[in-house]
Amino acid sequence: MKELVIAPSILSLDFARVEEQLKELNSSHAKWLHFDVMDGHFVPNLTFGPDILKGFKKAVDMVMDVHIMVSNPVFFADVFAKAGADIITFHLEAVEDIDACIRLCRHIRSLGVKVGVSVKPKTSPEVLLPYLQEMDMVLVMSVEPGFGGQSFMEAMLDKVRLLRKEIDAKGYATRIQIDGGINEETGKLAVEAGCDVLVAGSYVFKGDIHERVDRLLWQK
Ligand SMILES: O=C(CO)[C@@H](O)[C@H](O)COP(=O)(O)O
Repeated sequence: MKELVIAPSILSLDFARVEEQLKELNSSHAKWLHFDVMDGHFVPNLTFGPDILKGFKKAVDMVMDVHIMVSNPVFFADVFAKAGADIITFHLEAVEDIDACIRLCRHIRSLGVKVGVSVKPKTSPEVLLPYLQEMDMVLVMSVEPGFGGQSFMEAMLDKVRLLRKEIDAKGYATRIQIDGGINEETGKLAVEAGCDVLVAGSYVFKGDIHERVDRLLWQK
């Protein structure tokens, strides 16, 4: 398993205090910044465009982890790769089938960007198992995508265990990320199940950023 990474989700950032909060994030132990991109169609919410990513990239020295919750992932992947994303995660449910999923993984890698594939709570990741070497990350959603502040779905940890078993058995470098309802307690359960990237929105931003990131990082 790789070193644990904390990826604060900017969905919960206080946009009246952007500069201050970005400075705090940049000097915290969080190495990644998680961008929730929503199109108002794949999910019932609308968020950030590429210019926000470009601006934030100038303000922080962090990995730009872009999660596109969109119905047209090919279009958004190109736009966010051009804007400077380091990793782009799209939804399995947004592509036609597993062949289209693998084609998009290869396309994103061909742009020099790492790729992740995400599954919503009702989707099994089983179809991904034979293709994990095509992905740098699998994102297990532990809430229905769309909004921050929801409760963690503990049943999603079975998906994490399944993925961890396969990744370790094959010796792949694929990371497992979890997103939704992560706090000290749920983060610990997720790490024990095999996650190596924790996305956290409300938990990080509704307290002291440095302290909250450290609590997630060192709760093992
Ligand atoms: O992608 C999403 C929601 O769709 C998440 O990234 C949330 O932003 C996480 O927020 P919390 O559940 O941690 O508040």
